[in-house]
Amino acid sequence: MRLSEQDHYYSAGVQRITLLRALLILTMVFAAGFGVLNLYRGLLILGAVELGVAFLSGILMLILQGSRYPQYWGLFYLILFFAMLITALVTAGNSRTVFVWILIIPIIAHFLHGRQLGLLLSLAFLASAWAVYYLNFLDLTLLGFTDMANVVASSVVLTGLIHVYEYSREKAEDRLGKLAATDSLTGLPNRKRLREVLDRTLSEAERTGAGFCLLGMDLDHFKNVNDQYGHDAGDQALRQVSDLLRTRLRRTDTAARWGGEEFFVLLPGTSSKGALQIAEAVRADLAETPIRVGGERLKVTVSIGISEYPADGREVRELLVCADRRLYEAKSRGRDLVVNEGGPGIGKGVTGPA
Ligand SMILES: Nc1nc2c(ncn2[C@@H]2O[C@H](COP(=O)(O)OP(=O)(O)OP(=O)(O)O)[C@@H](O)[C@H]2O)c(=O)[nH]1
Repeated sequence: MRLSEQDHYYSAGVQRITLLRALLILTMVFAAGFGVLNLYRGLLILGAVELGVAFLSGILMLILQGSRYPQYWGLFYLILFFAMLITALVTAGNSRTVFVWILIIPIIAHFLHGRQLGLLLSLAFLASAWAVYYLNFLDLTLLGFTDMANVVASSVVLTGLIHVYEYSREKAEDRLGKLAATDSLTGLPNRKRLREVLDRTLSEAERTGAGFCLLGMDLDHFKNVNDQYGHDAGDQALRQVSDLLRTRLRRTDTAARWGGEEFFVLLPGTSSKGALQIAEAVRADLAETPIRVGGERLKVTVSIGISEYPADGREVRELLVCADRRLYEAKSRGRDLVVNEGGPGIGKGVTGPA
């Protein structure tokens, strides 16, 4: 799963909001300080702009609390900060060293907006700042050109470094996200990930009216495998069952390890009849394919319970409980079975070895 730019904003959201808050506090303090100083120096427009930015930063702090669109406020802050720096740069009689503040822009842009938008914003702001610097300060001497080259080169190097840093940070975040959603033994999605996929599938089903099914699966007498052949053999069997699920199912299906020797499979857009066929195929496949552990060939079977949205429930919990209940019905009816309808008429939804 590749995270989108929007996902990145929200996955790093708390960190970014904290950073934005810190920036707003620093801006309030320094802009107010420079504002007073510049009013005192007689630079009335610049002083007023700085005091205005300090004031707006305070307002932004309040707006940010509970805002659903922190990324837009981050962008607004960046524009405000940049406008203040450009005003300082074009103010006659001000020092050209104001440009050092412009160098903070790529850092803030990348931290607040991620790699792609951060780079775009950085280049747009820097290009405008270079133009302002060129028009205001360039004198046609070798020293003047060296100054200009320093301004451009330092901002390009800084932008490049922060961009590479943000790229590797996003990669690491992706990797961590995948690890946190994956069962380490089998490589299948874990319980946490399945719940997320189920929530999303349920929301889509409510919107589109498409049904889906859930298979609850538990390996039979798995304790015996561990007891007779050892825990490593048990692990190997779990991996092979996972491989079988991966090869058997469609790309749009999600097979997840729920824990221990229990798995759940989500079959989107599948009717109860279709789910019964898939479950029966998985059951038969496993029963007919001995699992190789060392030199041994073990026969492992599975019991499966099926629940269907919306017939068996409209909530994730109801569907999980229903599939689990039917799975234990399959266990109590002798194992190596699929059950898709419980209650008094159990017989009609049960499939198993011929
Ligand atoms: N090797 C291995 N064994 C596991 C793992 N997780 C759970 N188990 C074992 O799975 C077994 C589950 O045993 P039980 O819950 O008694 O169920 P069972 O023997 O499969 O019997 P039924 O479910 O009634 O058919 C226990 O021996 C657990 O130690 C794992 O990650 N690796």
